[in-house]
Amino acid sequence: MQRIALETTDLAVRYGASTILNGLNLRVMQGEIYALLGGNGAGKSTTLNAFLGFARAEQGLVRVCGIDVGDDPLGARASLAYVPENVSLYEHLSARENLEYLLNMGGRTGTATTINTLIEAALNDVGLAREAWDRRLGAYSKGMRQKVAIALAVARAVPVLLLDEPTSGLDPHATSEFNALLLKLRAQGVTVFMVTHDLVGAAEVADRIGFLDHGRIAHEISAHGPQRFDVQHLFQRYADARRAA
Ligand SMILES: Nc1ncnc2c1ncn2[C@@H]1O[C@H](COP(=O)(O)OP(=O)(O)OP(=O)(O)O)[C@@H](O)[C@H]1O
Repeated sequence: MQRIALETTDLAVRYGASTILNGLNLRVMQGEIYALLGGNGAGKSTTLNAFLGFARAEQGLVRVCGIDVGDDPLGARASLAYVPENVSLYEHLSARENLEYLLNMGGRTGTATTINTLIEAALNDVGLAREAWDRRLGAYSKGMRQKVAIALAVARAVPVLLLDEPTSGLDPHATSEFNALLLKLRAQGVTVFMVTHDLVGAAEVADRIGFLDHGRIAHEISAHGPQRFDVQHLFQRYADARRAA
C-alpha cells in the first residue's frame, strides 16, 4: 500500500494579524512528485516551513512520514532534505569535502572508505561531472550546487525532498537535467515536494500540481487519468487565480 509522505490537515498559520495558510489540506504520497504553485506571497514557502517545523501551526496538523511535526520537529526533519532556491554550502570546500563534512555533522559514522564510497555513489547518482568533485564550490554554477545539495539528500537516504524554486535561474539544459534527476529519484521511491513558478517544468515532471490561493488549495490537477496537463490551460488558470487574489 502506498504511504502518505507529507500531509497537512486543516492547517492554519498566522504571522501577526495576517492569516497566511487557512484550512490547508494537502496529501502527498510516497514516490510522488507534487508541484505547488501560487502567486507571490500566497504562502508556498510558509508551507515548506510548516513541514520543516519553522512555521507554527495555529490550527490543524502537519505530518512528515507519519510524524507529527508539532510533537517531534526533529524526528520529522530527519526524513526531509530541504533545498532552498539558492543553495548555500561551504564555498571553499569541494563537493566531496562538503558532503564529508555535512554527513559528519549529521552524525553519519563509518570508516573513511565507507563514507567515501557513499559520497562518490551519491555524486555519481545526481550526475555531477567527476572532474568537478574535488573543485571548490566557489566556482560552481547554480545547477552544480543544486546537484551537491541533492547528493547530500541521496547520501542521507532521506525519503522526502523539499525544493524551493528549484529551476529559477537555470538555463534550459540545466533545467532539463534537473527534471531528469527528479524523475530518477522518483523511480527510486523518493517523494518530491516543490514550490515553483515554473509551469512548464511542473507540467513535465509532476504527478500532481496544486494551486495555492487564499491559504488553501484552490485547484489540484493530476497528470494521470483523463486530465492530462495542458500548459496553456494551466497558465490561464494560474493567471486567473493570481488576478482573483
Ligand atoms: N517569518 C515571517 N514573518 C512575518 N511574515 C512572513 C514571514 N514569512 C512570510 N511572511 C509573509 O507571509 C506571506 C507569504 O509568504 P511566503 O514566502 O510563504 O509566500 P510565497 O508564496 O512563497 O511567495 P513568493 O512566490 O513571492 O516566494 C507574505 O506576505 C510574507 O511577507
